[in-house]
Parts: sequence; C-alpha cells; structure tokens
Amino acid sequence: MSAVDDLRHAPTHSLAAVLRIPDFRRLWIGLGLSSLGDWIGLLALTAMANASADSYAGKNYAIATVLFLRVLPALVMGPIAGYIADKIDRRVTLIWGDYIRGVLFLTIPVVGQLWWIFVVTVLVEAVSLVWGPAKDATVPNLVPRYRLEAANQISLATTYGSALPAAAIFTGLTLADKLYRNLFDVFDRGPIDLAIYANGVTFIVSGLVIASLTTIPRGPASVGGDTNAWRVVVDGWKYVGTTPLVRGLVIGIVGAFAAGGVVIGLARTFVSDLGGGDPGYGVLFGTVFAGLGLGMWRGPRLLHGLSRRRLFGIALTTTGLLLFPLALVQQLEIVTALTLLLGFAAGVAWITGNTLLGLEVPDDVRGRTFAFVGSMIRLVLALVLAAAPLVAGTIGTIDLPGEDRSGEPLLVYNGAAITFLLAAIAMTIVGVTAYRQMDDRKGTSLVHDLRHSFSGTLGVYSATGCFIALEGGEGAGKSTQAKRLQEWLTAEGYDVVLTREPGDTDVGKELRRIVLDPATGNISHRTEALLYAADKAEHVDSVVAPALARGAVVITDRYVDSTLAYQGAGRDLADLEVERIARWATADLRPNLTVVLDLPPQHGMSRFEERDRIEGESVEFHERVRDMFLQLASGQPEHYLVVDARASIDDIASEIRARVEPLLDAARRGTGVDPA
Ligand SMILES: Nc1ncnc2c1ncn2[C@@H]1O[C@H](COP(=O)(O)OP(=O)(O)OP(=O)(O)O)[C@@H](O)[C@H]1O
Ligand SMILES: Cc1cn([C@H]2C[C@H](O)[C@@H](COP(=O)(O)O)O2)c(=O)[nH]c1=O
Repeated sequence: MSAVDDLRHAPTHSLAAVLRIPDFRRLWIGLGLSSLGDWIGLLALTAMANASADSYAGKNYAIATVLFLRVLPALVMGPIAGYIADKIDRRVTLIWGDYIRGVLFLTIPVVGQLWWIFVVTVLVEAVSLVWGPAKDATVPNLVPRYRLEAANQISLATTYGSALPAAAIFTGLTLADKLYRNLFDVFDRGPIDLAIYANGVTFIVSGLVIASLTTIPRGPASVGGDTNAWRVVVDGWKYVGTTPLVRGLVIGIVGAFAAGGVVIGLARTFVSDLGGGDPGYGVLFGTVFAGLGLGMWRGPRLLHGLSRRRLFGIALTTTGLLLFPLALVQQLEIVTALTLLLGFAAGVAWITGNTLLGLEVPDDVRGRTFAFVGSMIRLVLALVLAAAPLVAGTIGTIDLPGEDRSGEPLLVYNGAAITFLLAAIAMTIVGVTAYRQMDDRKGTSLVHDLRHSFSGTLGVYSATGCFIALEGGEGAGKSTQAKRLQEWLTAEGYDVVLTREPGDTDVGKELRRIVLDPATGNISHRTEALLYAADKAEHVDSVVAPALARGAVVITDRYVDSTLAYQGAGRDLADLEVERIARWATADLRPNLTVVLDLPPQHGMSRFEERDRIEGESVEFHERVRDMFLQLASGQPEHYLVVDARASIDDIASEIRARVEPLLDAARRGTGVDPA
C-alpha cells in the first residue's frame, strides 16, 4: 500500500496520520520550537524580574508586572489583532513574526534592564496575537477537512505540552549552574541569560522551518467571525446570564483560571519562601503542567461513569481544597506533590468544562460563547496576575505566636502563602457553586455515583464493524432515523444490519409480547428487568455479534441504555444492579455511538395514539426515563450524540450522518472503532 493510501485509510482521529502530512509536520515543528522557547522565556523573565529587586514586595511587583504585561496586549489589541492578521500576507506574518520575536528576545540580556523586559514582553505578545490567527487560518490549507480536529488537538497539545520540556530545560540549566560554579560565567546573569538566548534562537529556527513550507497560500489570513470584542462580550453576557447551566460552567472555568493565575503569579516568590531557588521554581512549574496534561488525558476516563456536570463541580472543588494544604505546608517536596494533584484536578475541570460547553451550548451561539469565555479568562487572568503579587507583597511576612529554643518564630507565613489561602477559599466557593448550579442528579447521592463510576468497567468495543444504537423516549423518532441511516449507509455501499430491542429474534418476539402487552398487567419490576435482559442476551449472541464480526454496520433501535432508563430510573430499581445484569447479558458489548433523540414525553406521546404496557406509565415515569438518557450521554460525551428530536426528520438525519461518517473508516476496512 502506498504512503498516500496508507494515510487515507488511517482513522480520522489518528494523530500519527496528520503528522505524516509533510507541510503540517513542518508547521508543527515550528510551533513546537516557538512554544518551547516561549515557555523557557517566561520562566527566565520571571526569574530575572525576581533577581532584579531586593525587597520581598519589590520582587513580587516586578514579577506581577511581567505577567500582567503578557496578558495586557490581548485585552487591548484582541479586537484589532484579527483585523491585522486579515490584512497581511499569511506567509509573511508566520515567518517574520518568528524572526521579530526571536530578535526581540535576544536583545533582553544585551540591554539587561528591567524596563526593557517590560517593553519586549508587550511587543512579543503583540506579534503573537497576529501570528496565532495566521497560523490557525493556515492549518486548514495544509490538512484535509476530516483531519482538522486531530490537527487542532496536536496544535493545542504542542502549545501547552511544551511547557513540560521547557521547565525541564530551565531546571537543568539552573541546576547545572549551582553544581558547577563558573559554568555560565560568560553570561552576566548565568543560566537565565542563556535560557533567554535559547528562547530567541528557537523562534528564529522556527521561522526558518516555516519558510521551507511550500503550501502556505499567498494572501491574507481569514480569521472569520465577528472580531468586535465588545459585541462578543455583550452577546456572551446575555446568553450566559440567562442560562443556569452555562452560567455555572463559565463561573467554574473563569474561577479555575483565576486560581491558576494566583499559583503562577506567586510561584517564584513562594518557592523562595520555602527555601528553593530557580531549579525549584522550574520543577514546580513543570509539575503543574504535568498534572494538567495527566488530568486532561486520564481524568475523564478514570471517572467515566460520572455525570460530566458533577465531575466538573467536583474537579473545581478539589482544586480549591488542594490549595489549602499547598498554602499551609512549608516543605517544598510536599508542595511539589500537591502541585501535581492540583494540576490534575484543574486539567479534569478544564477538559470537562470545554467538552460541556461544546456539547451543551447550541450551535448558533457556541462560537460567541467560546469567544466570551476567552475574553473573560484573559480579563480575569490579567487582574489576578497583577493583583496576587501586590496582595502578597502588601501582606509581607507574618510570624505566628511561639518560638523555638533560639528565639526564632516557630512558623512564619509569607504573603504568597496567605494569598494562596485566600484563593483556596474563593476557589472552593466557586467549585461548590458550580456544582450546585449544574447538578443534573439532584436526589441521588454523590457517594452512590462515585461508587458506581469506580465499580463500572470501560466496556467492550467490537474489534470489527461499527455498532450504533438509537435511544430515546416514546415516539422520539428512533425507528424513523434508524431507517434513514440504514438507507444512507446501504446506498454508500456498506453491509448494514438494522435491528431492534426487544423482539428481533424468535425468543425476543415472545418476550416482547409479554413485556408490552397491557394484558400482562403488573409484574415484578425485577421480572421485567430479567425479561428485557433475556431478550438482549439472545439479540447480542445471535444477531449483533455475528454481524459485527463480519465487519457490518449494526444499527439497533434501543439497547442497554433503555433498560438503565426504563427499569433503572423509571421503575426505580437500583441502577447498579440493573446495569450489572444488562452488562452481563450483553457481554458488556457497547455501541461505538449512541444517538439519543431527546424529546419532552408529552410531545412524543402526541405522535401516536395506542398505548402499550410501558407507554401507559405516568408522565413522571417518562420524565425520569428522559433524564436518565441525558445523564448517560453526559457521562461519556465521546460515545454519544444528543439530538433535539423536535427538529425536522431531514435535519436530524443529516446531524446523525455527520457524526456517524467519521466512524466508518473502520467498518470499511473491517476493523473496530472506538471514537474515544
Ligand atoms: N422529527 C420528527 N418530527 C415530526 N414527526 C416525527 C419526527 N420523527 C418521527 N416522527 C413521527 O413520529 C411518529 C413516531 O416515530 P417513530 O416510530 O420513528 O418513533 P420511535 O421513537 O421509534 O417510537 P417508539 O418509541 O414508539 O418506538 C411517526 O409517525 C413518525 O413519522
Ligand atoms: C429495550 C428496552 C425497551 N424497553 C421499553 C421501551 C419501550 O416502551 C418498549 C419498546 O417499544 P418500542 O416501540 O420498540 O420502542 O420497551 C424497556 O423498558 N427496557 C428495555 O431494555
């Protein structure tokens, strides 16, 4: 198979496949180098600012100014940066943007003055504001549309992930300076100057790498959308203010950034207070980002069964609670371990909040909401980065009562620790508020949900074919959409099996008659659960599994989620027990995608007249069923699509098609798909 075929057949979400595109790979190397340099530069500049003042307050103020100036240009220039990027040739912006930033950094050690650090910080940020949209606008020219999401994931991971090697390099340089004195004597400020020179060089090399790209189109970047920041903020306020869920999300996300800002803003002086130097600072910085990365990567999987809304509130509250010991413990090693946990919790909150925003905010206001959240984050970060060191500097040093034998105070807390304590209180309040505003499981204890999510398994995904389930309340349009999907896939040339629960097998037909015939009357709820489970066992063993094994696309009208919703939430049997039985019956085989057609129960019931045994249940019963479907979807957004079933049949069908299409690569090649 040729390299091109190989690339075409790689799954849509494959990161390796995007990196095999030569021009994207070059842009990525450029981005990686400049991001690495940028993080090293941030560490070195804050360390340089720290060294430039003598008093505790003076050090804090110098660091605060550097950090504040990094955010300030985005606030002032944000609206016009997009406009400028639109007007300049993209190639020129990308290449010269890197050269200019590189040269500016190289001048810092040469001038060696604090005021010049401030000037360069503002200039570099201003250039970055134009460089960013030009880069974002270039990526779609380098990769096919269906690989854009994977390309964006790589860009994001590279921008933030490079903080880790940057911290390692900075720590290595400062440590080497401590171990081998005179090693960096050629530089006025030893390893700090070297780090800043290295930063400048990485930008210039990045510019050279990007200059070798052949496919950056000539002409200005198209950043698209409304770049008027004021309009974005006003629209965002209106929408957020009137939607409780989104209000909770925004409070949480902005709160998490505020807490992060306090930690970053005070990290250098805090490390000094605990007796650490530049290497300790580098380690602490790297640890926060290692934790963040781990949290984003593993966190949601660790608690995969938990409602995403609850997980978000819990992660935020945990971030706040972890800040307490961080502030009070005075040992650098323990503080570093706590920082890893703190980063982890913040990473879980960030990825969960972002996913929820993407999933819960309607398409027509999603862009504006993201832009609004972005503006709020910058505003709050700027305020916090400026205010935290000022507060810490003003508090100064507090000796707690009690002395040791030599008459020294037993415990001394500096301003940084006290400010962490204030942030801990604020963050915990934000976390609890977000949790309460967004809780979608009121009435179910958190302990129950946690036990449930830890005891569950991740499930089994077929190694071949593609398994799609349609779920939802009565009359939501499952059969209609299942048929539409089948017709489309068949026309596309796939081997498709359309099936349903209960009643697709001979045994199943009998079971369906028993459970749905009003003449059956009241039966024990556990009997009902077992009858549905028996239908599932037969269905999976004789229909679903064989079809998947030969590489077919299997569409089922209802599956395990129906029993969790109807017998679990509707009948009020213990969720865990119903789930265990259903998972056992189906050998824990899970759909690659479950489409939930969401509709108010009365609306669905108005679509037909006859009522079977289950349809005849109360509205409250069907409300509980609906809530459970949504709850299950929110727990694993990567495996679900929730659709507003009030939309037209055509619109719903095309929304489903768009989500199913990327999953089909594997069915085409006869290999399994796990979109997560
Ligand atoms: N989006 C829609 N808008 C309006 N009517 C719809 C829509 N989708 C389906 N219908 C109609 O609603 C009725 C029920 O649809 P369908 O049988 O597909 O629902 P269902 O979810 O499979 O129902 P059940 O839960 O009873 O199996 C049908 O008459 C169908 O034509
Ligand atoms: C699979 C499954 C179904 N049910 C209920 C849900 C519906 O009321 C009927 C099936 O009717 P449809 O017209 O075919 O949608 O059964 C359930 O309670 N538990 C289940 O596992």
